[in-house]
Amino acid sequence: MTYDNLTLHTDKYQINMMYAHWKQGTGDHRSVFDVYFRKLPFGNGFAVCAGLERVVRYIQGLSFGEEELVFLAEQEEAYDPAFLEELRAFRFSGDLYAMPEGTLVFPGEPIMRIEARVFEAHLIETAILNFVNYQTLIATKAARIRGVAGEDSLLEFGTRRAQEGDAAIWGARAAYVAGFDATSNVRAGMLFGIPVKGTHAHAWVQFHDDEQEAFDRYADSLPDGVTLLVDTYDTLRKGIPHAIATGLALRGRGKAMKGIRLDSGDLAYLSKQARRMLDEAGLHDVKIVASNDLDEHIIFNLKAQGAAIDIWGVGTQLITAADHPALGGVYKLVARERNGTYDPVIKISSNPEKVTTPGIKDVYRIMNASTGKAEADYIMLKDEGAIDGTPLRLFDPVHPYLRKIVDNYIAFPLLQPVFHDGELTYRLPSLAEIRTYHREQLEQFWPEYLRKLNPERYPVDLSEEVWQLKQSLLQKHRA
Ligand SMILES: Nc1ncnc2c1ncn2[C@@H]1O[C@H](COP(=O)(O)OP(=O)(O)OP(=O)(O)O)[C@@H](O)[C@H]1O
Ligand SMILES: O=P(O)(O)OC[C@H]1O[C@H](OP(=O)(O)OP(=O)(O)O)[C@H](O)[C@@H]1O
Ligand SMILES: O=C(O)c1cccnc1
Repeated sequence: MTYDNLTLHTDKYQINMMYAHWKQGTGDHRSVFDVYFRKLPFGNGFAVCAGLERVVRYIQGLSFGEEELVFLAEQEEAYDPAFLEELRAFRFSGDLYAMPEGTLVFPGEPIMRIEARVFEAHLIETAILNFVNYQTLIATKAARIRGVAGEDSLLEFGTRRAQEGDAAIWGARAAYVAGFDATSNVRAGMLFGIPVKGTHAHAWVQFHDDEQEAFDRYADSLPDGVTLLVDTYDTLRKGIPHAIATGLALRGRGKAMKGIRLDSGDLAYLSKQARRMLDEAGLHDVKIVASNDLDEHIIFNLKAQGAAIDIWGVGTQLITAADHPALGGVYKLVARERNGTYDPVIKISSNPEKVTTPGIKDVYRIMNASTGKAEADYIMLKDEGAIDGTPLRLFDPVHPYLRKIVDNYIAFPLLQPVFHDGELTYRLPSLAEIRTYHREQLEQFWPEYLRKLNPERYPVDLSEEVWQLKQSLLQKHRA
């Protein structure tokens, strides 16, 4: 069995729709799908777009091999063998537009747009949502943690508690995109070039009869700069004094202990005591690492309590997005080809936020030219052409009475061409570039949108044309 072919990483209904299109002779009709989410996770004011690199590699790797075709042939649908032969020749030949990873994104705006034969566009929905929803969710959680940690170091420790292996790896990457400094996962380090860091487990201390001996042996074995875990027996009376003894002995030999790690108890109290004890011993450079079910709320509280913590190890709460475990991103048909032209289509719902926005659309970030800050995101039809600098009338599609005119602005297109006719035309940026871009993105927003608690809602507005199109399709379907 091969585990690395992701072509069947899709829901069966996609294959069945592909089959029905094949039977009906409609598979070649082009279709346009938008990827977007409706609700921000964690009560945050923004999300951090992530997942594009994974999507690109997935699309490039699409191929129905013998194993996939034999498996499909065994299904209860009894697919026509000629359909399976069509799948054997499958490759993605469409266009993909996407927001770069690290972009701040908001509800209701397309973060990807797929223009492809409907036959192809169906296959890739499930995997794209799977990758983008998870990675965007974890990057957003990581951004919240970075937002409270200030300049402190953040280590991603989540692998053992992640929802299986891929989540650990891609979650580590998403956390790094949004400002974590390192991961404990060695494979994530190898695959993506993320710095890898580690201390040691309680088992190292438990394995020895004596904590002091455990610390000394660990420090002897590893090169300069160990971090010792001090809470196995009694943090203040044993762990820290033993670590100090190891640190002083190392210093006598020209080496240095880099840190101690606290993993239980009152982290504010213990860190302050630890700092005092280390300083009294002259070990001013030794850093204090804390872990134990940390998240942005606890880190924020610990900092408010004056905790003397320099480095935060964050696992479970980050990698599982424990307080908001799924992002509800969707993949919706917005236009379909008929007789060589595109018809916009809509999906109606009694909930106005769930009515889709029809048509082939671009998204612009409208930046105030004098402040350099983002004013709103503006969604317009591709057919409207580029924004020309004339005053823009912005209004909220769900609350249309919220209107304003902007004139002195610069408009940045957010959706970048990634695939054209199935060929990759986009240079995937390095992780370092993505991190820098993400930091620059944060600087473009007023703090009101970035705060962790009850942030202001950032406007995502529709052009007059998009709005009119939506209204006309609503009316058509009501009639
Ligand atoms: N001063 C503090 N203020 C707020 N939260 C804290 C403080 N110190 C620790 N915490 C958090 O409180 C929780 C304590 O959990 P718990 O009681 O299970 O741990 P513990 O007492 O350290 O015991 P264990 O040995 O089982 O880890 C953790 O999430 C920890 O990060
Ligand atoms: O608390 P998290 O944010 O999830 O961070 C990861 C946790 O994983 C380890 O504990 P574990 O009990 O698994 O191993 P240990 O024996 O090394 O403490 C580590 O000590 C952290 O407490
Ligand atoms: O290196 C560490 O201290 C570490 C790694 C994984 C999980 N918990 C802690």
